[in-house]
Amino acid sequence: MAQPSTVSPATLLKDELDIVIPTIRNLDFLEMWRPFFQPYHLIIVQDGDPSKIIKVPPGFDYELYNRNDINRILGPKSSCISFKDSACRCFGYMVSKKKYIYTIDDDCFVAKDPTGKDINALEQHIKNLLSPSTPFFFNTLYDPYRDGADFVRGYPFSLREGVPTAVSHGLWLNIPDYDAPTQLVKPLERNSRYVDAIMTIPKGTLFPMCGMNLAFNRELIGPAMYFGLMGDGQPIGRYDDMWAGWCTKVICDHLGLGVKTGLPYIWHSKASNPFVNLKKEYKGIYWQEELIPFFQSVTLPKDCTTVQQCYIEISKQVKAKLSKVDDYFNKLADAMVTWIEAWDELNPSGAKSAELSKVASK
Ligand SMILES: O=c1ccn([C@@H]2O[C@H](COP(=O)(O)OP(=O)(O)O[C@H]3O[C@@H](CO)[C@H](O)[C@H]3O)[C@@H](O)[C@H]2O)c(=O)[nH]1
Ligand SMILES: [Mn+2]
Repeated sequence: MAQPSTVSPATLLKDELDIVIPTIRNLDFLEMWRPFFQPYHLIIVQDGDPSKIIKVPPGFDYELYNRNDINRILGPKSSCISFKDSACRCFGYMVSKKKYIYTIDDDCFVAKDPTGKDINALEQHIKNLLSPSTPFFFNTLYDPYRDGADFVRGYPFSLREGVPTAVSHGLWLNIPDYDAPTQLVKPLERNSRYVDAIMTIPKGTLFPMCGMNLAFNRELIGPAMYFGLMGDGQPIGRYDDMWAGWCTKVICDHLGLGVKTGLPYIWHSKASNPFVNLKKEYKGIYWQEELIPFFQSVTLPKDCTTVQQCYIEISKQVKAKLSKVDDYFNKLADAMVTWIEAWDELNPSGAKSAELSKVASK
């Protein structure tokens, strides 16, 4: 029988989780999250003009980094952190020292469940991350570790232990995460469909990971959560989370880690401008037709036993196979290497354990 998820209040992980928020706005949205977020530490990554003052409501414990800080901390390696795109958020993952990250956009508010109760999104993410995933065999009753659910008849007993969950991908009520063409043809579409489900994305299946409402185990998968080169000075924007999701999923599959999607919902309030988005996404919409088959074909050698090793291997394959799509992918492959170097510099203990596991696997 699956163990019911007995995770008690979200504040359990208070000292083990940082909330990362990329922003170009004021952070008034935090007021609504106060009952849930106030016990936690926030890492705010201020994008755009560093001289702009970002107002954080009183009472929150936070550190804030603007572009000058990023340049000062990373020096020449700061070139791997994007500017003028929500991709800048991954700098927050790198400077965090915690085991878990929750990242949320500043136009996302507390959603209500069908009974009208406020949804504590963070608590649900924590439950997702602390219970196993089932990537090797699909459970038709969705997440078997939830209260009131279990493995269905015919589910192999040998697989019922599951694997550690690395990523919890939450969804959105109100404004869905659509690309610009879909936004343009359905400007009034709003998501009001609350689906009370969490499922593991099967091994070998890629998915479009959205960074709006996302949690992950930084110790298990942190170095793969690079949001790429996007925005200012780049031929593409708004594919930051997609890129991270494809790399992450391939690595999770290789390392035997799980990715869950479904609950929790947040309320996404603002539709970004679809015409502006179209300009940013234009190349990505073409390129994704080649990028997805590329990621579907990536194989990682057995001796890649750490996230860093897997990530460097993917960067080599990006260079070898995607540079024919556009020279941008040469630059991106180099930035992937820089990201890992910067990650290891700021997280020397993680780099050390990666080294040790390399030695152990020889
Ligand atoms: O140049 C920028 C633009 C925005 N941000 C911050 O990033 C998040 C998301 O921005 P926004 O709400 O304007 O955009 P959406 O289209 O709704 O977001 C979706 O697109 C993503 C991919 O890029 C994103 O994560 C998706 O969820 C806000 O917090 C902005 O303040 C920024 O830092 N720099
Ligand atoms: Mn938004």
